[in-house]
Amino acid sequence: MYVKICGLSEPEHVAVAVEAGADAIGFVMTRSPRQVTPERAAELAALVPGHVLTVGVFRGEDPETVRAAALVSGVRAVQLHGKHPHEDFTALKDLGRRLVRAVDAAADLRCGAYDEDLLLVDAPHAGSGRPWDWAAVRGRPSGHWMLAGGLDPSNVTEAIAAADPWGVDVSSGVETSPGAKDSALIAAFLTAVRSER
Ligand SMILES: O=C(O)c1ccccc1N[C@@H]1O[C@H](COP(=O)(O)O)[C@@H](O)[C@H]1O
Repeated sequence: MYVKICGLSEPEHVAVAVEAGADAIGFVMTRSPRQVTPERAAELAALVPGHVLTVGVFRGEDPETVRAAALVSGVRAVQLHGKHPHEDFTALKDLGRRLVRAVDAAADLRCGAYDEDLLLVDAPHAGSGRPWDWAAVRGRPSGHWMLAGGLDPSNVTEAIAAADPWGVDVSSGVETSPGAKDSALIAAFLTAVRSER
């Protein structure tokens, strides 16, 4: 099970996520309680070993804004939320970063339909921490797809059983309040997922 821990803004939480075995770490570079500048994301990304994917998270920005932030921060993947047309993904193909298409369950759930490398199926309001009907997408997405939206250490095994994803992604569920990550919750989330295997 692939695990992404998202919305990190402090070095200590990056270190905990890496130590606990995260496969990917996300830095939110769009309006959010978790927002970091591309420069701050670069400082944090520099702490991440090469086997862990660094992901820049965006919502609704145009491809040139995403490109500029990706180049400054040095993230190795970009995750686009919002109603991006196929052309936005095509425009970012030459960036040399992995592309993550983040959608809700009403979207086209074929991974690769927009030339993306990974699909993320999330709640309608990304980053809200609200659980949704994960079972409703079971068997619908194809390819490499991550489940997100309201996951936390206490419900992630239930969510995996319900939706059968290739990976999981969490932000609010490893926080004590919006934007305040908690080391023990990050470690507990990874322990819960790894014990599920
Ligand atoms: O985390 C945010 O604030 C955010 C803002 C804008 C777009 C995406 C955002 N986060 C993504 O939401 C899910 C996690 O949601 P949850 O908080 O665990 O319910 C994850 O994909 C984040 O990358």
